[in-house]
Amino acid sequence: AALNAGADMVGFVFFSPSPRHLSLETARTLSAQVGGRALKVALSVDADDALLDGIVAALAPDWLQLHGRETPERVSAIKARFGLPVMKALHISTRDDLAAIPAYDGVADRLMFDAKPPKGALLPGGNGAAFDWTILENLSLQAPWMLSGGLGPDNVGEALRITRAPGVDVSSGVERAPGVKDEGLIADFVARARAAVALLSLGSAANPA
Ligand SMILES: O=C(O)c1ccccc1N[C@@H]1O[C@H](COP(=O)(O)O)[C@@H](O)[C@H]1O
Repeated sequence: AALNAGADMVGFVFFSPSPRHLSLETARTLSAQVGGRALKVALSVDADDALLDGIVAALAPDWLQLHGRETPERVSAIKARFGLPVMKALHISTRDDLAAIPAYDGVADRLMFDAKPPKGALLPGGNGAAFDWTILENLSLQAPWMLSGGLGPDNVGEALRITRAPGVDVSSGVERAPGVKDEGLIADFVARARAAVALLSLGSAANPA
């Protein structure tokens, strides 16, 4: 569905507590369907080298998305080991959280800003939680970046208008139940993101994960 909708990137979740978690066999099968129509992104959370080895072998990802507490040193080590570009997710709730950015800017190939997980959440992302996008107004970074967290067809245009993010990522906002993607919502999300990009004369992209 994401490929048919024209997503630039498709995400594959490797985090066992998630309803979106994929086995390596399923990832291998899905990977073959992508056939170069989009970039494949492997999402992991504080994964060790052995798990990343398995993911890279099964999926042959174009990007690694690190959505845990990986330090800048760990990001560098993963980049060196796999020779793949790394996208590092950082959690934002208040302006104070922007202080974490400089240590990763120029280390990660791309940054992703996601909402802080709600209290008691089992997952560090994929919670459908948004944050105050005005925190990112006038952001100037070395690395390209993406916005995520609580996005969906109804608010992606507004999120792009406020943040002028070079890319957006969505997961639960295009689901009819946790882990169950909805083809119509995916198509709607990509169409609305692209319409906003065109209207605002922005450069890039939507990424249903
Ligand atoms: O989607 C998951 O299950 C997940 C698990 C662990 C870490 C991150 C996860 N998802 C990513 O979180 C953000 C925001 O998701 P949402 O749109 O608010 O549901 C996004 O990058 C997902 O790919």
